[in-house]
Amino acid sequence: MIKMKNLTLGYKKEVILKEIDLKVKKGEFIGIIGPSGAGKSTLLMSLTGGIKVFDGKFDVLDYDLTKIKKKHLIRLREQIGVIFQGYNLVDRLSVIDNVISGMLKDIPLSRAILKYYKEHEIKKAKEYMDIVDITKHSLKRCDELSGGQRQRVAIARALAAEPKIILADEPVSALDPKSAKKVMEILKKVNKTYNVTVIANLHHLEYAKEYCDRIIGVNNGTVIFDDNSEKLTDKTVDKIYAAKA
Ligand SMILES: Nc1ncnc2c1ncn2[C@@H]1O[C@H](COP(=O)(O)OP(=O)(O)OP(=O)(O)O)[C@@H](O)[C@H]1O
Repeated sequence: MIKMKNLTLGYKKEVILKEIDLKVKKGEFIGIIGPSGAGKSTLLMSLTGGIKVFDGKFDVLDYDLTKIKKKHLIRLREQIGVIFQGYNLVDRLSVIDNVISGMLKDIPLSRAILKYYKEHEIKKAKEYMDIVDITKHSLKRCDELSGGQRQRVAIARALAAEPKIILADEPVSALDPKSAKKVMEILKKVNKTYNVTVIANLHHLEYAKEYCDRIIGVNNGTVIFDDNSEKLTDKTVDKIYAAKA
């Protein structure tokens, strides 16, 4: 569902990622690791078509990102859920309203404004709130929740759009270890339950090793490790986190 061949990417004239070869299959759970500035976010966000392609082949969900048109870019982005470190929820709205807002492409604006939701929409929202274990707070405003709870709402909202891919850009960096583990566990549960591909940038190597099936190690704009988590040795970790030469 994702194919990069000899792909070189960047911003304006600056090359950030060089000659990347990657293939991702449906249902994988991948952690991207590497030092600050290595290009992890650029790699992750390139999948939504926002990063300039200088060279190579780049297909995501059957769209060719080297020459994608605007209307196809909108369709592609509808199929990709994105979760950020800062949650990006509407704080003054309740948990359930935030989750249902993930379905907005299927709900007319007039109904959304009146918060007039149909039974099947509420049922779906309940299913997603259950999987992230936030149902008991469904009527609370999001600004009354802890960071970990908010991140779980953000996952439920992403799920509500029924994405094929979920991208998580440092989803647990702002959380204490207990909340971070719970969020990682939920991402894994979501990945397994819906067979949705999850790709997460992770600052904490331990979380990548514990929860992800596959790890991609990036250093200075190149992929220097790409394999099952258990194949990651201490020596490779040193190489991944080595400072720029
Ligand atoms: N919008 C942008 N325009 C120009 N350069 C950018 C932009 N965003 C990132 N960069 C540059 O791209 C390089 C890689 O940044 P990126 O954010 O992808 O790294 P990262 O590995 O995710 O780092 P961190 O772990 O600190 O978030 C950096 O040199 C950064 O300055």
